[in-house]
Amino acid sequence: MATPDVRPYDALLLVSFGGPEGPDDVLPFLENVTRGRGIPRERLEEVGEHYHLFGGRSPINDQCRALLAEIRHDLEGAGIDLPVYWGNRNWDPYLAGTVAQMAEDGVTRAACFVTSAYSSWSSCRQYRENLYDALAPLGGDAGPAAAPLRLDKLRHYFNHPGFVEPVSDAVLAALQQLPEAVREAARLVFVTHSIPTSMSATSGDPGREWEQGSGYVAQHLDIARAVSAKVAAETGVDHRHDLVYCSRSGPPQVPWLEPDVNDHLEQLATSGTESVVIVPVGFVSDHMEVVYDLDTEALETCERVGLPAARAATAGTDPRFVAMVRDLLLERAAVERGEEVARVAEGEIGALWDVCPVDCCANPRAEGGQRPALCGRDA
Ligand SMILES: CC1=C(CCC(=O)O)c2cc3nc(cc4[nH]c(cc5[nH]c(cc1n2)c(C)c5CCC(=O)O)c(CCC(=O)O)c4C)C(CCC(=O)O)=C3C
Ligand SMILES: [Fe+2]
Repeated sequence: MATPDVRPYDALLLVSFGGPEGPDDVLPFLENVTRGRGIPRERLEEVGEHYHLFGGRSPINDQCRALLAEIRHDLEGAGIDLPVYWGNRNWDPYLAGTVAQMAEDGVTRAACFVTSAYSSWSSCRQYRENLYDALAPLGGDAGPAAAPLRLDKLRHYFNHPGFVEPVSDAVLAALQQLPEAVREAARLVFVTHSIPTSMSATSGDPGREWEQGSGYVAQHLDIARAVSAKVAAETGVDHRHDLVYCSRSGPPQVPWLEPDVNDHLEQLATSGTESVVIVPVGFVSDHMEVVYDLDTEALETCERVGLPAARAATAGTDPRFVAMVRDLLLERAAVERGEEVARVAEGEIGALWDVCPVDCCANPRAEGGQRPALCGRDA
């Protein structure tokens, strides 16, 4: 078999959120995340406690290290000799340091894989701003265009089979964990990170008519239906499903996406639902939101209201998810060489853009215009 062609890329960059690695890191990490956001002090202290319950260490960095190792292994197995770098928004290794190192190593063009699958300012455009901030200093006064390397963000993958299939299999496995007597009646409760409704309204391509007026919500609804259909095809049972939200933050007077997962679980118990599978479809691995907000808090809620529950695994380092990174890299490389490519996608929305449209995922709180960002038509 011929070696896959990765030209014009000479590196891959894993872009993630970052998290504290020990108790002393928790406060500075939270300050990094929330600088200038008007998050109430009490909320920060509360979230700090979640981290301290786990020894002050977020699971996210180790999950990135594991994913990095698997990506390298997978590329090597496919005969692709490509350096793989890692940089975060909020914690060491910071993107700025990593991108400077890449330039020093002679990288000229890198494909960026972000550990966030959906559109919104928090989950897409803010990462593009972070890439700009990391690259801009290397171009001096002339800005990022004069930098010795170029960064391209790989397309959204919430609907790529490499993500949808592991999630569907995880739901099937979680169903098996429920007592047999209540299994058939199980409701699939898909959960993602809540965001302010103002941010939801600007998510995705503003030129497109998104279900419920939100790219973020529409993309989650699409994959929730695709996963539910796969589960039904496998089990012969058409489980009902919902999309709900966790990890609400911000001041109480600012509206965020609802319902909250805990309120929803209580409501389900009250209205006679016999069991649930909690599906953290908004997260690619077991982040703090999953191990605290779902495994600790939401499962406690289920316990309290007597609702049998199982939590479906996240994609993590599932070989199909790891292979998806390679697939997205090769697909984009072919696009950049001007070749025709097949762009796989499940659900109804279809494969999304390579380069974000103008005003995509605008920050609703930006004063005096959007911050500069890479990887968009307006870049
Ligand atoms: C959409 C979205 C994702 C998914 C996309 C993606 O993955 O990027 C995500 C991921 C994550 N969020 C994380 C942690 C935090 N997020 C916070 C705050 C916020 N998140 C928001 C949104 C999102 N966040 C928003 C709108 C805020 C309010 C601040 C603001 O308006 O901009 C805060 C501050 C405390 C608080 O306010 O709760 C923390 C500590 C971690 C690390 C977890 C770990 O350690 O394992 C991860 C992966
Ligand atoms: Fe967050």
